[in-house]
Amino acid sequence: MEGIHRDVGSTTDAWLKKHSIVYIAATRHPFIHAIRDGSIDPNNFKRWLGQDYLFVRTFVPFASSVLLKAWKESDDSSDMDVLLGGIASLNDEISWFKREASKWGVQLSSIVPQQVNQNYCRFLESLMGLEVEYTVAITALWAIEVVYQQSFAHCLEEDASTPADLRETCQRWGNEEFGRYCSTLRMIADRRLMKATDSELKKAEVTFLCILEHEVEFWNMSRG
Ligand SMILES: Cc1ncc(CO)c(N)n1
Repeated sequence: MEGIHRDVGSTTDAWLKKHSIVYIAATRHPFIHAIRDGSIDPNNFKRWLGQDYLFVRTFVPFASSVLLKAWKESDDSSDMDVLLGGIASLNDEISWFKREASKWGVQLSSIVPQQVNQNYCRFLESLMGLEVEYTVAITALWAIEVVYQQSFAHCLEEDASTPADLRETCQRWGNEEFGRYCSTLRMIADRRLMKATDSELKKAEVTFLCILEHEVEFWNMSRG
């Protein structure tokens, strides 16, 4: 009975339903299943590690560009604090990649970005442009983070058989604090999307879909 009086869901809610096939492809990829069931080839994990390090080096300026847009365009000054917190964690993340790489014998200085990674980084670069609205950029940031959060949290569920040496990686993105950060980004995105023009809304949805597709390609690349 209560159902008929329920509020209509948020924009991101509607998109996740509408694009559930590609969302599941991005968050339940065979690469993630292989981590979760312990069947992953260490060479594939090492390939992902090296490529993701390079990706994060482009993701830092992207996240900074979203912070800049928040400062200029946001109607809520607390957005900037949320984004600054995210950027601060990226500092730890870069250090973690360096430690993890040396643990696995991956030489970060000699990693060559693969085509798929280059395409994704070029897309991120296009989102850094001043003409890209804050609403579109924050939606993209949420999408990028939530894919990793959902993917790696899946590897930490009770029935998962994630190998001990991969648990720390899964914890990085699968932990509860990161989950809360993603929920906050989603709330900011939804708040902005609610006030967005039709044109902005369309751009944000297309961007959301592009991110999901790039994420699927990134996992495909990592699997070799
Ligand atoms: C490819 C990719 N997507 C998302 C994240 C999350 O930060 C990441 N590190 N790498």
